[in-house]
Amino acid sequence: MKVFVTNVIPQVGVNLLEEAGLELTQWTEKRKLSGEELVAHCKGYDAVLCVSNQLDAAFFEACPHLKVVALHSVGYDNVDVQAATRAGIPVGNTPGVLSDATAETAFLLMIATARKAFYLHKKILNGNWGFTEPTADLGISLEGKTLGVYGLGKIGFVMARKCAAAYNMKVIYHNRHRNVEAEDALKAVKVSFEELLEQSDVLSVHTALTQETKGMFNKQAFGRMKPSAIFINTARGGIHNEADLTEALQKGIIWGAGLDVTNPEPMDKDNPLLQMPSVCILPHIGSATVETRDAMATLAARNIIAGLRNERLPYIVNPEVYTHTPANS
Ligand SMILES: NC(=O)c1ccc[n+]([C@@H]2O[C@H](COP(=O)([O-])OP(=O)(O)OC[C@H]3O[C@@H](n4cnc5c(N)ncnc54)[C@H](O)[C@@H]3O)[C@@H](O)[C@H]2O)c1
Ligand SMILES: O=C(O)[C@H](O)CO
Repeated sequence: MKVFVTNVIPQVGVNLLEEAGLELTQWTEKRKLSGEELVAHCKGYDAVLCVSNQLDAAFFEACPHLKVVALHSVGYDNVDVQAATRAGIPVGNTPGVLSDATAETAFLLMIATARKAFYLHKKILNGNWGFTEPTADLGISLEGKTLGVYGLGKIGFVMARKCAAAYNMKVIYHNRHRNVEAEDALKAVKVSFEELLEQSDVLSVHTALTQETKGMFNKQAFGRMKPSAIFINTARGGIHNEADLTEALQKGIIWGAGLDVTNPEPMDKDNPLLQMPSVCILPHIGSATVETRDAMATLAARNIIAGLRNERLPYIVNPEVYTHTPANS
């Protein structure tokens, strides 16, 4: 059986696939395959392991022969899940193993933003150490402040735990469902979306990007936040409106922002957000630690191996595929 891998993945994943007797081709060029190229490459393969390729209905219609698609990510907003199910293809992802690393990224963006760290680093690089006076380059203290989590799932929980432990922060959250574990362990309080906006000193986004969450953080939402608030997004850039965020920061409607995700990615190097003192931006590296990427490659390989053995994927995005009768069958 043959597996096409759209990027270079950690060796541990390669080893697992090869030990299972699978023949592997990795795409090693430092550019993303176009949709058409991906379809062309998948011909003659039984499975594909993808990083962040757009897998739309056209892809699944063109590749009904695939026995499994494994994502090297937990997020699957890049996948037309219904089209995969219609084609009878199970899709797997990598939940849980990246929660610590991604929450760590949100935490680092929160502190870096609160203390204007990226901007000050840039100033030093530009030969502008500055004159140290008591009113220069002031940040915001985090001790005892209120963290608002939008989407208190696996990553949101770890972020809340870190903030409560490190800074004694009060945790409020807005979620589709109550998170009883967070309420018990962290005394987290579930609030409405409006209350989350109005009460958070730091508002950290941890939902999936869906039709419901797309553009949730827009002019109206930023307008309800505190002028001293910090907005953190390590989930997906599509959840905030970038023009509205830029305007909110320029007009002092909110104080700062830390982003690991932007819209589009990559962000244009001339984007005004990159020049703002209380903005810190990273190039979507939320899960990028050696340990985490190894664990993600392991889960993705396990999904591929299970799929090619006609077993249920251990980490499945579309479990309904097992009860659905594909068209033309
Ligand atoms: N920056 C990165 O590199 C990186 C890494 C990992 C994950 N992510 C993103 O983080 C997201 C969250 O990952 P997770 O593992 O914590 O997922 P999760 O499913 O455990 O948590 C998401 C939470 O959001 C809630 N939610 C969903 N829709 C909602 C809505 N409309 N309103 C309120 N709450 C809603 C869910 O109920 C759930 O509790 C992923 O979908 C992915 O997009 C980014
Ligand atoms: O969803 C994820 O796992 C990360 O954003 C990587 O794409």
